[in-house]
Amino acid sequence: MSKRGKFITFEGIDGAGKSTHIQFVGELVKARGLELVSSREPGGTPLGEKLRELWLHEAMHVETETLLVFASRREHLAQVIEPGLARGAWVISDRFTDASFAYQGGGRGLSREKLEVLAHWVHPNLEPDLTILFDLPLEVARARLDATRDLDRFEREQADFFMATRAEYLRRAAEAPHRFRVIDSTRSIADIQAELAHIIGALA
Ligand SMILES: Nc1ncnc2c1ncn2[C@@H]1O[C@H](COP(=O)(O)OP(=O)(O)OP(=O)(O)O)[C@@H](O)[C@H]1O
Ligand SMILES: Cc1cn([C@H]2C[C@H](O)[C@@H](COP(=O)(O)O)O2)c(=O)[nH]c1=O
Repeated sequence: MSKRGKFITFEGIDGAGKSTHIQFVGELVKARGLELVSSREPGGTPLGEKLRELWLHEAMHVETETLLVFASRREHLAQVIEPGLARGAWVISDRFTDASFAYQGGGRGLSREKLEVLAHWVHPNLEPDLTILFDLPLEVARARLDATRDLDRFEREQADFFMATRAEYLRRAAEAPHRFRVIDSTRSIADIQAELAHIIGALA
């Protein structure tokens, strides 16, 4: 029987640099001769990708938003994450449950208790082995996003939403230092990649 794989999640406010670095980390994993599964939330399955379209573009109540992302997550766990880990793959997900605590909890003000209930329901025995939090001031993230693309309904949120989202991410990182690594994302891509190589190299 193969050794269970590792579950690595990427987090941060919009424009923090997750997508820029996910492929680099994937290459590091493959260079170790391991199977790589690279995925994202919301999404990662055919159903999840349909939910993602609604999620990014339809206005909805915060609890509807939260339940939809946990529904997408349940499917993602069943179809992608759990089978991948069981066969020994390293699974990298662009966002997971920390995003719900940061965005729906910190940003939108949904109670932590409700989020805990959903997290315990949907993945009672699973937390990431490693969570890489790309952290940077809102103004820097915003300037990077504005330079690149049309914004979705989250990316169009106001400054106070993102300040609260970032603060909740940092609070969670401080609460779980055993799995979080906080990356100062204001640095150059090369500097960040050097740090990521060190972090992934240390993951046994
Ligand atoms: N360290 C960096 N220095 C300068 N620019 C960067 C850096 N990292 C990323 N960028 C640029 O910032 C923009 C946003 O980066 P990226 O798409 O990786 O962010 P993201 O966290 O995936 O955002 P989202 O969550 O909204 O998808 C891109 O144009 C990217 O090239
Ligand atoms: C998983 C998850 C995501 N979100 C938000 C965060 C982003 O604004 C979008 C996803 O788009 P990305 O640019 O591809 O990261 O959804 C959220 O609010 N809550 C969540 O649980």
